[in-house]
Amino acid sequence: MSMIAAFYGGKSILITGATGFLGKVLIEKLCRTSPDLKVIYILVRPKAGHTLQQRVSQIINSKLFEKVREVCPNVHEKIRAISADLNQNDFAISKEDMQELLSCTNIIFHCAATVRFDDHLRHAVQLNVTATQQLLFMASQMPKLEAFIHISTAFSNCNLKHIDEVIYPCSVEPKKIIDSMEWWDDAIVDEIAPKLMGDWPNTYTYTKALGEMVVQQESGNLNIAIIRPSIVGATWQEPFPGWVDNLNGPNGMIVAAGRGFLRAIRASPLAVADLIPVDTVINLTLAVGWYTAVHRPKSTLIYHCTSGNLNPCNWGKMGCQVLSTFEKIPFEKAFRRPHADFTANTITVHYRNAVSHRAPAMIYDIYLWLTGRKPRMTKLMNRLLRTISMLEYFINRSWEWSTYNTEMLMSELSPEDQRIFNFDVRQLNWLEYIENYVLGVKKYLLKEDMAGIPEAKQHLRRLQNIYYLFNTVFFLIAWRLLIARSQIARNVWFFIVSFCYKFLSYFRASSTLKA
Ligand SMILES: CCCCCCCCCCCCCCCCCCCCCCCC(=O)SCCNC(=O)CCNC(=O)[C@H](O)C(C)(C)COP(=O)(O)OP(=O)(O)OC[C@H]1O[C@@H](n2cnc3c(N)ncnc32)[C@H](O)[C@@H]1OP(=O)(O)O
Ligand SMILES: NC(=O)C1=CN([C@@H]2O[C@H](COP(=O)(O)OP(=O)(O)OC[C@H]3O[C@@H](n4cnc5c(N)ncnc54)[C@H](OP(=O)(O)O)[C@@H]3O)[C@@H](O)[C@H]2O)C=CC1
Repeated sequence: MSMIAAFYGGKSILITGATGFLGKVLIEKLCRTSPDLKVIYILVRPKAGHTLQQRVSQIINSKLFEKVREVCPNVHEKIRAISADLNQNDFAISKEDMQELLSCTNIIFHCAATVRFDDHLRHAVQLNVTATQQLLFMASQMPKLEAFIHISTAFSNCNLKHIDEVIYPCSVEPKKIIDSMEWWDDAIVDEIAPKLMGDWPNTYTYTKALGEMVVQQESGNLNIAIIRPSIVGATWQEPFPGWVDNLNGPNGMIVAAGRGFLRAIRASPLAVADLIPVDTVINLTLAVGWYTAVHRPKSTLIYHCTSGNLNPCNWGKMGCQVLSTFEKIPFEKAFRRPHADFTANTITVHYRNAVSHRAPAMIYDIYLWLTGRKPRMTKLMNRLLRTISMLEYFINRSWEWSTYNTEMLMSELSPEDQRIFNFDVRQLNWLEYIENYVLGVKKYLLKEDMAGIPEAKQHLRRLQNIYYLFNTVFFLIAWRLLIARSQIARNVWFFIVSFCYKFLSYFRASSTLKA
């Protein structure tokens, strides 16, 4: 019997960020492995015209929950959505709901965050710092609480090169920043943000670092642990390989490369691509929840959920595997045949952006305009280039994360738990994982049917022919213009033509002799 699965049986679990990428996989695994858990409270806000209940039903009825619906047919009853907005005071939770949460909750998994790199500092502080502080305050009033698990990011200290499983202080106290946000207007925040952030590359990583400090400072008597995943990718094994449902991180790049928009990206092929599958993160999270509640470590333990030091893979190897998977399983509606490479220096990057990204987009927009349609490719390309510029920081550097606590926890698990809650990334075969990842992007994110592959291949062959035709016409025009203007070009042209003529005459003469 799994000790971890048994531990969650009969428990009331509170999850924030349950509608997000990690949150969904967390609920899925919990319901599948501990169907006898009491209740999962999820803090959800109504969004995009969908009520709370519609949002929950959408999740439960999705492909991801297929197995759960078999193992736990009453999954609808297990999940209790509570209307909450983490940007509001007391999360705008009703008095009755608050009372129930305070009196019943046994475990908290705090996953909610803004993961946008370019969020306004005020908003990022509100969600990633102030909301964490408020949740800790709530937790301190929960008599039955056994563990509080905070999901941070391995990049919360990306200003360092070697990162241990400890909390590194930021220069300004988070409490001071929270207070200042009350009376600073947006203009002041904009002016002061770069100074506060120092060598953090964006508001996301900076506020996640502040969030960790808050956790440390407000931990009181709570049993707390922090998990720091690196770049979270599609599922590796569970509930099935390749599941992914958003465009964050590598996902958007895989889409852009597969559809032929992305031709070049500034990246160090030898830099470590510290990807970690989402199911690995969730297995570790559940194991940490159990360990923190049962073993009650004396201090707040931090767990790095990274792959780099145990099973490293670099961006070069990953990129090659992504591209070779497109050969077998191409995406539909490609703009160009997928082909991309990594560039290193700034001049090449500007050149490639102009020639390989902006120029084809402009040509296509002219074609759309001439055929009476609305040009859209330049806008899309600008958006892609902006996204790439935000990701570049993470694909041109390598970090070393120590994983003592994570390895210690692995050794504490029974063989059964090591199997059911596997977070040993050493067993991961990268080539197989990346292939499934690309396939998952096609099936679950782009919702493309596998039956469409022959048609997609046919489309790519057409694009290849258009490419050859375009290049030939372009070359001939350029050459004609050059000949008209340059004596050297004319001499070269004369030389080539006379050489071909002589070659043909020789060929004809020798075949006549043979005959
Ligand atoms: C040798 C051979 C080499 C071959 C090379 C082959 C290349 C093949 C690819 C290989 C993969 C390499 C990829 C490297 C990627 C590395 C990622 C590193 C990330 C480190 C993350 C740290 C981990 C974390 O802790 S946090 C989680 C990550 N968070 C994010 O990723 C958030 C990033 N996103 C943002 O900050 C914003 O969305 C932003 C700024 C990018 C865009 O903001 P904007 O306001 O412009 O747009 P949105 O309102 O968000 O969206 C508008 C629109 O665009 C769509 N969209 C959003 N993001 C993407 C995207 N990434 N790609 C494509 N499209 C995107 C979005 O859906 C909206 O569409 P609508 O139709 O308008 O709704
Ligand atoms: N994805 C990754 O690569 C990595 C993620 N992480 C961390 O993992 C955690 C989860 O990330 P991920 O699942 O990818 O993020 P998502 O963006 O997919 O999910 C964010 C979640 O937070 C919720 N949320 C945001 N704002 C509010 C609000 N005001 N009130 C209530 N809920 C809100 C969202 O709800 P809604 O659906 O309503 O928007 C959503 O459920 C985060 O803490 C992140 O920092 C760490 C490393 C890497």
